[in-house]
Amino acid sequence: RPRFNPLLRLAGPNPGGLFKSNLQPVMSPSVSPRAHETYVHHFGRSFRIRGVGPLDERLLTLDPLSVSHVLKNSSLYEKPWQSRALITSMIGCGMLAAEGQVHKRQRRVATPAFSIQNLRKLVPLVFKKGTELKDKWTEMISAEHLEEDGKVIDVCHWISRATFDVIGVAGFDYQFNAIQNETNELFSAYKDMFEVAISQGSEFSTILSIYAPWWFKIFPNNVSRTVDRCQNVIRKVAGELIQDKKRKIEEGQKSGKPYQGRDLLSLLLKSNVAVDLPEDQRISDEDILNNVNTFMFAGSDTSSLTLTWTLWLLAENPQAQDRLRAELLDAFPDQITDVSDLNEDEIQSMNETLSHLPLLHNIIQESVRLVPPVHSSIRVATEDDEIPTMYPVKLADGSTDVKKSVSISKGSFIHVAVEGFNLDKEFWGPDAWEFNPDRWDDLPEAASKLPGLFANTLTFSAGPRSCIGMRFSMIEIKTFLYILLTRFVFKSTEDKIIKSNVVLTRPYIAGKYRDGSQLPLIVSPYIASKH
Ligand code: HEM
Repeated sequence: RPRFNPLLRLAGPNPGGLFKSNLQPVMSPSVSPRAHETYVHHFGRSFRIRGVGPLDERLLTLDPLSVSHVLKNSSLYEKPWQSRALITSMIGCGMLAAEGQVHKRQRRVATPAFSIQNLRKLVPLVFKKGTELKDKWTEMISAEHLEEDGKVIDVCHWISRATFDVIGVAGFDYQFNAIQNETNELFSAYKDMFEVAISQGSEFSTILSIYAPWWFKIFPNNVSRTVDRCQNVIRKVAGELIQDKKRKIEEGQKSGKPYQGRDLLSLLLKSNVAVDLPEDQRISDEDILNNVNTFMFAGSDTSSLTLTWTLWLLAENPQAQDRLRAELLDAFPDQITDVSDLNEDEIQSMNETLSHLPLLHNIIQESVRLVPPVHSSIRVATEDDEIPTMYPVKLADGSTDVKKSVSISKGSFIHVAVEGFNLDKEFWGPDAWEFNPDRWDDLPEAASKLPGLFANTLTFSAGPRSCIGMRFSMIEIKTFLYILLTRFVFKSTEDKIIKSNVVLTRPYIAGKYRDGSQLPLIVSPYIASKH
């Protein structure tokens, strides 16, 4: 009943026509920082935007109290069924798409796998993959004798291959070998399917696949055929892996020699058969497979883009790059030869040191604040509610609401502006849009009170649906930065890099959007005597 939608009372930008929308300016990272700033200036921190179609009035809130309320009350504010249906149609109903009891059960079974103790055991695997990437780049540079000038490398492409490898071994003890070549059957299946997920097919077919998925069963198109083919491969290969692991765990239980698998899949399976877990809290093999797919989907591109954007920020800010390299070299003066020579204890101690390096941490905090891979998220109210506000709420008639809340009716969407929060000058200071890792040594009080799982940013979201893989990605990012920055120097090319939100915030070369996401940097070996 749109006439009674309380959001219509709120001030907000004019969409410019009955079938027009306000989504583009708030979702496109090339304009969204300015759009958020302008809207807050005119309409306050809680305002109405038009989504898809004239009946879809949404709340966009940049009020910390309201966002905290929405993200913490995850049963009152769920993910909309439309986005869950789209995710489920690709990777099944794992943790990213599930709601209610199903989600609670899955999250409970998966949580032990992401404990600090368990993640530490994955460190050597991450080191191995980082070293393999470093060797590959060294080989590529020396094959063309480009040690002096440096070689232009699309770091986005290569880091994506490496993070796929990491999640393969760390996620389910499987070697994609993607750094070496891209021919593995399972790797291709995941890659092709995720490419379909981010390919911008026609809006009409996306809407059809959400509202009438049966249509593509009767009239398959290229996308639905690719998804079917990939799902068959994944079900066969990953399904066999799951059965194999289950057998090993059962044999271990019988023989009294517990299976020592340290990958996330083994830990998930072990946690699922733990004696203290009630029978009705266990999850099915299908759910296990869906969550392996979910870790692949949620854990590879996000980490790879964070690493890619961090290298770009360091290339654009050579002083920060030099300072970080100096910190890393200082921390390990003896161990700079080759991490593949180290034993597991030495690698663990290195990881411990890495996790406490102040500038490394500041740079990562600054990078994920400035370019969050998940640009924004969405929730739907499952009940009528009053969302508490900290800031005055401006109404469409120009007045200010006297009550300190926004009324929302069941079924309305709330747009969670992840990047909007991270770049808000009122909280972070006038240089909020700039790269300044030193800000973290003296954070404005307003920023230090913002909600967020990591560093008062919404990059990993907040509340019960926040990112379960945050610590995993920190290990991966810090390890890779150590290995790559102590071996290479990164410089920008002449190309202008732009950000585009294609499911995640990805880099493109201005004017070459059709060539796909890429980020070329000039990479040359680091030679201590030259620097
Ligand atoms: C820099 C890297 C990463 C970023 C920025 C990131 C960000 C996020 C965000 C924003 C969400 C919430 C999504 C929403 O509300 O719609 C999320 C959820 C999730 N992430 Fe991550 N993520 C990262 C790495 C990882 C990794 C490495 C894994 C797994 C190995 C992972 C697994 C998940 C899962 C399973 C969820 C769903 C949690 C739930 O709903 O209970 N993520 N992530």
